[in-house]
Amino acid sequence: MTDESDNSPPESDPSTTETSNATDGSDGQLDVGTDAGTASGSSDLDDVILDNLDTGSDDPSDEASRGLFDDLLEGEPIFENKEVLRPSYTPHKLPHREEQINNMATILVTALRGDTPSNILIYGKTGTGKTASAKFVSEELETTSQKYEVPCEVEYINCEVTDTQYRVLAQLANKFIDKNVKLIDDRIDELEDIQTRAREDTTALEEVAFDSIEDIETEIESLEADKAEFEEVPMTGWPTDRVYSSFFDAVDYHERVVVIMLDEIDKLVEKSGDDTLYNLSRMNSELENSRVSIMGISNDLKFTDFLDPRVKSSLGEEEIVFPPYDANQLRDILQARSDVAFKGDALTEDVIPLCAAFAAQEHGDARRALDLLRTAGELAERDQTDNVLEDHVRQAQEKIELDRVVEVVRTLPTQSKIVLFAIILLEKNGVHNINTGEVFNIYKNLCEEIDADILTQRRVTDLISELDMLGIVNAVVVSKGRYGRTKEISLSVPTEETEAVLLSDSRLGDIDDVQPFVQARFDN
Ligand SMILES: Nc1ncnc2c1ncn2[C@@H]1O[C@H](COP(=O)(O)OP(=O)(O)OP(=O)(O)O)[C@@H](O)[C@H]1O
Repeated sequence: MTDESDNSPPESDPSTTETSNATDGSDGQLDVGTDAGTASGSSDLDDVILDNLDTGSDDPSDEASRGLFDDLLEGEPIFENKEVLRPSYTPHKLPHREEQINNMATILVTALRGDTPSNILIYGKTGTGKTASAKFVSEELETTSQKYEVPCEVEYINCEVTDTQYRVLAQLANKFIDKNVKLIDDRIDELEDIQTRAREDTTALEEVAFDSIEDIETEIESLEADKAEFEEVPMTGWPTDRVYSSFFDAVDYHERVVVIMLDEIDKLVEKSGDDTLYNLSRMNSELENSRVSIMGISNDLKFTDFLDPRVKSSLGEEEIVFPPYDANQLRDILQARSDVAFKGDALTEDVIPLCAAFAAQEHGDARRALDLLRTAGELAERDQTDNVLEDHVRQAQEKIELDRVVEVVRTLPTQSKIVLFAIILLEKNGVHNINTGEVFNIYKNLCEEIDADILTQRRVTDLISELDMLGIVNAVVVSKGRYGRTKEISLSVPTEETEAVLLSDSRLGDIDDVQPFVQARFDN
């Protein structure tokens, strides 16, 4: 999860301010206290406004609102171009990914020779540059294909958003329909132009393989008919077969090699099985004009266990692994971005190494490293200092961590929230080494209070393990000798903030007095 809040002051744009004020000038407010405005006509309006701003206004509310932003605008901003630190920015250079990029290019170059490239499966942990590298290679591929006039297209689909077979096929169908319609329109324009010229001078027909103006007319009619056949696929409602055949016809309309990039492919399989991949991977045997190749991207290789063996072997014809970055590599990545993102000497010496070290500890995640650097810059900006300091990085690390916790807790299912709330209540009442029985007792009472289903103790134990895996609690199994084994549970996240997030859930928020529930642990 990323903090997307943008706290930087807006770039001041005097021209806009002045123009908008200038138009308002006639309402009298801006002219107060200056004669110049009325005396010297419109050419002097700029002066009038500036004078006026300098003199200030008598209206106290005006003062207050101006102060709010003036304070923030004061001092030199730290950032030169903050956008380059955002996840949406695609860098032109990807240090330490040369090998993976070359591997992809070696496989995809086949497309530029008009043949079908092998399917590629790319995997690696989050933030290891998979999407950025794949997009970079795709752009290069398309540019080169235009240069050599070999029709080759890449379509990108984010399967976290587009997660059903229907949606994937519909999105692809519509993209290719749009492209075909554009191609047809261009061709018709071209033919009509030749037609017009040929009416005056028949030698214009030599430019095309048509013998007469009538032949051109027939071709235009046929193209118009093709165009009319392309019907946009609605986002719901058609049988999947129909959507598939729309996509099939659209993609096969003319000769081309198509690379379909399925980012977060594991989400698609998880949500709707492997039908889409099965259909896509068997298309080539039926396509007449075009060829399709799949590039799947995932940070979880386990999803291939759920694939039909045929799909699995077809999809994984080529596999490219993106290993996590180490601290030195992250430093290089951050350095390259910060040169563009920050003003000259805004970063103190330790900032980049510290961001890199924190992110390397995490799991070599470049996204996290960039988030840290951006957030540290924003915090420094908020402090109105000229430099980003080591301390800003530490604060940024805490802020990001807290944001992550809040997001994870906020999106937990209600049952897990109740279990977590029970653990928090115990901790807040000074219980250490909490065991599952104690959690279960309070959980049961809480469920009764808010009228929720009560799960078995076994299920509650599973939910505790899930919270453990999410890093929200720490559950260690301890042996109690002849009394067997039990789990000792403690909270791994800040109590107050987590409790606040839980209570913002309307169901849990209804509980007024929690004390009686804590007493219930003694009923164990
Ligand atoms: N080698 C690199 N050089 C510069 N920036 C990089 C590099 N690797 C990753 N990044 C940046 O890190 C961020 C995350 O990268 P990207 O989205 O490609 O990761 P990913 O492996 O696809 O992660 P996920 O699996 O979570 O989608 C992006 O902002 C990207 O620009």
